[in-house]
Amino acid sequence: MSRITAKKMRELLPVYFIAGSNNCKENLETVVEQAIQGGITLFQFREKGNDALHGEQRYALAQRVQRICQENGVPFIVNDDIELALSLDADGVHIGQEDEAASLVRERIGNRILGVSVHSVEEAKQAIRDGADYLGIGPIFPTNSKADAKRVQGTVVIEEIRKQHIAIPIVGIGGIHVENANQVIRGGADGISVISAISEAPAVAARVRELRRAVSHAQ
Ligand SMILES: C=C1C=NC(C(F)(F)F)=NC1=N
Ligand SMILES: [Mg+2]
Repeated sequence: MSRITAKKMRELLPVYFIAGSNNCKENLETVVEQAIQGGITLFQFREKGNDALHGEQRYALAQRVQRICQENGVPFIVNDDIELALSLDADGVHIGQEDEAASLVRERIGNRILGVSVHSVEEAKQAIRDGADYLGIGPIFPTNSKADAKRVQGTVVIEEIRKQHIAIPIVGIGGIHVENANQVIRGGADGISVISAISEAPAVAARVRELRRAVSHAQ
């Protein structure tokens, strides 16, 4: 299988749901099923933080959620944990600047999808050289979902990357919800990634449909 094209990657980014068991009041499988009904375009399994699962329980949960994604044609991305991604034959991985070097991860995962978090134009250029298929840029707005989030940056970095005619698929992250999603797309992102806007919604599928509409109206 060859590397995903930028066009296909861009089509996966409009509403990118990221979650682990500790982001959900009820069980993660139910929330993912409902989010898929609402039309998420990509899912990232991000099981981290003080009450995250480990070992066999972690593997079993990831496997169950991966199956739900596979049954519905939604690619399954694993955050940080390359071993877990490879053992599940996940569709891809997402890594941050503090994780293993992107160039090494690219070697280990072959042609699977590689997403990299970046916070500057320089980091973006390096991630592209290392073989990233998409960039996660933020936090765009203040966020409660990531304890060690970097300084809130709005869309300035995304805008600067586009000003330099860098066309790599980009997803914004950090405090994004229905009301501010349009700013992220107008700033030059191809999609939004969200945790609590979906995982804490009273009606998950309806909220995803609202997010899909907000993104498509801004494009
Ligand atoms: C810290 C993160 C930043 N960006 C992304 C994504 F949205 F996937 F690009 N995922 C993360 N886990
Ligand atoms: Mg990380």
